Amino acid sequence: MITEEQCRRVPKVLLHDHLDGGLRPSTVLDLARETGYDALPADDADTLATWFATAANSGSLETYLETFAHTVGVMQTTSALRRVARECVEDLAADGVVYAEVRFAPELHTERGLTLDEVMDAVLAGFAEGSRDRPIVVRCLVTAMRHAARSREIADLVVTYRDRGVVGFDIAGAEAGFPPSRHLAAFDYLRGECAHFTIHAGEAFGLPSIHEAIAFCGAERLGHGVRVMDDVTLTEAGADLGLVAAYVRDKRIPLELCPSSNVQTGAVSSLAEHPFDILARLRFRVTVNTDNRLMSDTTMSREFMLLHRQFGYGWADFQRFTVNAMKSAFLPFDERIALIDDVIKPGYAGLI
Ligand SMILES: O=c1[nH]cnc2c1ncn2[C@@H]1O[C@H](CO)[C@@H](O)[C@H]1O
Ligand SMILES: [Zn+2]
Repeated sequence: MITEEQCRRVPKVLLHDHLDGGLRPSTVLDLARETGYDALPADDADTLATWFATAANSGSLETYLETFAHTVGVMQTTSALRRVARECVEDLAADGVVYAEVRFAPELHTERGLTLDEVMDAVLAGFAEGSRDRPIVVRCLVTAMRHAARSREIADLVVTYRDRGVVGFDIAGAEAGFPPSRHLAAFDYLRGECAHFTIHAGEAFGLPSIHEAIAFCGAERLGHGVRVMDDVTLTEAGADLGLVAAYVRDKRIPLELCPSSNVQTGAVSSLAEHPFDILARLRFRVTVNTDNRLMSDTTMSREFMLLHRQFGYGWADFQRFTVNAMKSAFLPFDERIALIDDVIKPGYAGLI
């Protein structure tokens, strides 16, 4: 029997976590007060936490995303951005996360006149502050919103800030109607610059989105990618993989699976129905992620615990998922290996 406290103590790697989806409820309240944001749906931390979790639990990605109006709404000043970024690292470190890539969309934080550079500098300063003297390495992914038309400009930030903690690019937001190929200019540019990117695909829309993301755009990882299952037929003998699913597995394309979020947005109907275990058994490169800790009322340890209860995973499985994630990180190879050998493996050694 594994406990959540034990899950907290083992080293974990987080590749898919949104900065604006992980605020502490009390911080949302403080920042609303400080910045004069007056549209919050609650005025105490517990009610607000419940509101986020309930409203996000909608069965639709579009409705789920509406809740971000309130977090983005209070993240419009440099001090707010810096505080949210610092607290994000503090919370991840306290949860036993040893490496995290945290993403956010700079274009959403310019409503009150901040420039994209001011937004970047504030968030990166917050990450640096939070990481100081804590056993965690944090890097940043810059996200462009898929319904907007600024991805090429946002991609510039990835290159400009690559030596200051930014390791990659992503597109997020409503998926249906906004295929990855709309942002081809950004992806072409980034490939030319030898920069890394992941794409949210195969969450609210199926295989065509995954196909475009990897075959046309060149995504190195898939944000969720859970609907790759649409291309897997289970048989008596095992499974038949279609072209796309086979390509994802053959190329070892990491799936940034987010179990709780996937249930909330209706990407899967329940945790029991989540294909995590099937994909893991078929040896896809599965990783465990939080997506939005506030909206899903979750942490990495809680996601581990949920998977343990649902699928019976033990420490050897969790080490494998963690090493999968570390291998898939956009950090330089030597730093990935060092974290695997010096931090992750020793952290599980006594347990397996
Ligand atoms: O699971 C998701 N799928 C698609 N978009 C998302 C998801 N979670 C968050 N965002 C979107 O990404 C933006 C930048 O962090 C958030 O503001 C939200 O609109
Ligand atoms: Zn996401």
